[in-house]
Amino acid sequence: MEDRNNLYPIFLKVEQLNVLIVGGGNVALEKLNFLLKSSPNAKVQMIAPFYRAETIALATEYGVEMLDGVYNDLHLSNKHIVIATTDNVDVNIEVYQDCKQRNILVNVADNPPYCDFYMGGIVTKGNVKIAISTNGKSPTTAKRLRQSFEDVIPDNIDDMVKNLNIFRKTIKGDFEEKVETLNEFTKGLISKKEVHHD
Ligand SMILES: C[C@@]1(CC(=O)O)c2cc3[nH]c(cc4nc(cc5[nH]c(cc(n2)[C@H]1CCC(=O)O)[C@@](C)(CC(=O)O)[C@@H]5CCC(=O)O)C(CC(=O)O)=C4CCC(=O)O)c(CCC(=O)O)c3CC(=O)O
Ligand SMILES: NC(=O)C1=CN([C@@H]2O[C@H](COP(=O)(O)OP(=O)(O)OC[C@H]3O[C@@H](n4cnc5c(N)ncnc54)[C@H](O)[C@@H]3O)[C@@H](O)[C@H]2O)C=CC1
Repeated sequence: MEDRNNLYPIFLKVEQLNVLIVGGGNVALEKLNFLLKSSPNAKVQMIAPFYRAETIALATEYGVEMLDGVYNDLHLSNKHIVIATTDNVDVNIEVYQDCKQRNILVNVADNPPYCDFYMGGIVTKGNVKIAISTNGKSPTTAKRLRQSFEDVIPDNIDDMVKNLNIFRKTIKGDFEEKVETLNEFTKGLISKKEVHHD
């Protein structure tokens, strides 16, 4: 059978979840950077014996707590999501196993089999957000797609969201009638060449 991405994307309210990043080097910086770019309000803690200068600068700017020391399972207390980025494979796998034991979602950044979830390429335009994954096959493709969507999605897409949000509150009728009205009202937005029924 042909390859197919069966991952299920969800949009997490990371301001009400506790995220731990184990490690403070290049990979930690990359993951923190994209997390904060999408979700500046994310609640993040880090644990590492050594932090790179750029990591310290970014973490400080966003109020990310940087604990000093080596990882142990006490650091998992109260955590919902953990990202392991150390340069020590055994430590990363230990983090993975500790998380599995506690049903905490875990991502070992450079080791796909040890990931419950992947970080994606992310485009944000106002209230609109698009997340991109290549099923872990090519992060560079995810990055390039992210860049091209950032270019082609108009900045004023959020105007449509806001206007339709106001409009949907004014529509009378039951749920089915509302769906019908909104679909009728917006059908000109999609290409005339293709006929969609939804
Ligand atoms: C599986 C996954 C797990 C995870 O980390 O969550 C993973 C794993 C690995 N990344 C590797 C390398 C690179 N990663 C990037 C960039 C990004 N990587 C991201 C996600 C993911 N990376 C998850 C899958 C996502 C999906 O499903 O598509 C992005 C989208 C989001 C983010 O990082 O937050 C972010 C772009 C953000 C943006 O720009 O928008 C670049 C490109 C660059 O930096 O220019 C390179 C170098 C080039 C290359 O290899 O492609 C390696 C090889 C390491 C080695 O060779 O040693 C592995 C390990 C492996 O594949 O075995
Ligand atoms: N640099 C890169 O862009 C990429 C690196 N990798 C791999 O990812 C791993 C990490 O790479 P980098 O981030 O560049 O390394 P790095 O040397 O910049 O950072 C490693 C971090 O892990 C921390 N650490 C080590 N042992 C720890 C422990 N017991 N508990 C908590 N923190 C601990 C260190 O203090 C440091 O902050 C390496 O194995 C590397 O081969 C994979 C893909 C890309």
